[in-house]
Amino acid sequence: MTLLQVNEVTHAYASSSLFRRSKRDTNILSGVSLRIEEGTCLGLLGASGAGKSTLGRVILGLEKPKQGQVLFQGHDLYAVDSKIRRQLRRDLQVVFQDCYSSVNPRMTAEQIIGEPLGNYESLSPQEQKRAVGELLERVGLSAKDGGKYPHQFSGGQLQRINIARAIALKPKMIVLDEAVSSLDMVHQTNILRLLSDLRSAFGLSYLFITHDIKAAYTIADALAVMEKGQVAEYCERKEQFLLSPHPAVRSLLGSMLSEHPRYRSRERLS
Ligand SMILES: Nc1ncnc2c1ncn2[C@@H]1O[C@H](COP(=O)(O)OP(=O)(O)OP(=O)(O)O)[C@@H](O)[C@H]1O
Repeated sequence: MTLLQVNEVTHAYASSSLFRRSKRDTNILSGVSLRIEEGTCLGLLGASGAGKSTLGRVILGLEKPKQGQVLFQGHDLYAVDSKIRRQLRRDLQVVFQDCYSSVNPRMTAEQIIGEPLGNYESLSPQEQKRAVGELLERVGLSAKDGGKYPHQFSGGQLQRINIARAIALKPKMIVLDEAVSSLDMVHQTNILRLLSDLRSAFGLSYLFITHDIKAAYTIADALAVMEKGQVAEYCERKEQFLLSPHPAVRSLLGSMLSEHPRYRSRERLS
C-alpha cells in the first residue's frame, strides 16, 4: 500500500530581498512526483543543490510547496485540519545529518528521547523512564546512558539517540536526511544495520536522502536521482539503477568508482 505520494510538487523559496517577491524566484523543485510504499525505503540521491533536502522538508510538512500535493496515508498534508495534521506529524519523523545540532546540549539523553513521548503520550514519570530505557536498549545503548549529556557521547552514539527519539512514537515513516553522512565508515555501517533492523521490527518506511550511492544502495529498495529540482531517474528496484543509461546515474556511479577502487565491480555493491 502506498504510504506517501508526492504529486507534481513545485517550490521556490521566497526572495530574501526587501523588495516584493518577483516572478524571477527560481524553482528549486519542478513538478516532482514520487511514492513510497509501506515498509519500503526510497533512496534519494543527487548532487549538492539538487533539491533533496527541500523535498524532504516539503514531505515533512515544514515547507508548503507553491504547487502540488503531498499525500501521507491518503491525507493531503497541507490541506488537513490541525488535529489530523498533529496525528500525521507523529507518524512522520526525521533524523538529520548533524547529530549535535539536532539536540539541546543542556538536555540529558533521557529528556531528549522523552520529549516526543511527553508531547503525545500521557505516561507517568516511571512509565516514561521505562519507555526511554527500552528505546535506548533498542538502539544499542544502555538504559544507564539516559542521564548523560550530548557531549558525553560519540557522534555515532548521539545519532542513535536521535534515532531513538524518532522511533519513540512508533511512526510509520522516517525522513533520514544525510543521517549517516557525517559518521566514519564503521559507525556508518553500524547505523545502517540498526536502521535496517528497526525497519523490519516496526514495519517502518524510510526516505533516505543522501549523496552517497553506496549507503543508499545498501539500505534502499527503490532509488531516485534528483537533478536541478527534478526527478531525473526513478528505479523501483535498486538493481535497475546500475543499468540505467541516464547521465545523472552514470555520473554518480562513475564518481563512486573513482573514489572507491574496491567497488569497481557491480557485484560488490550487493
Ligand atoms: N531556506 C532557503 N532559502 C533559500 N534558498 C534555499 C533554502 N534552502 C535551500 N535553498 C536553495 O535551494 C537549493 C536546493 O537546496 P537543497 O538543500 O534542497 O539541496 P540538496 O540537494 O539537499 O543539497 P545538499 O546535498 O548540498 O544538501 C540550493 O540552491 C539552495 O541554495
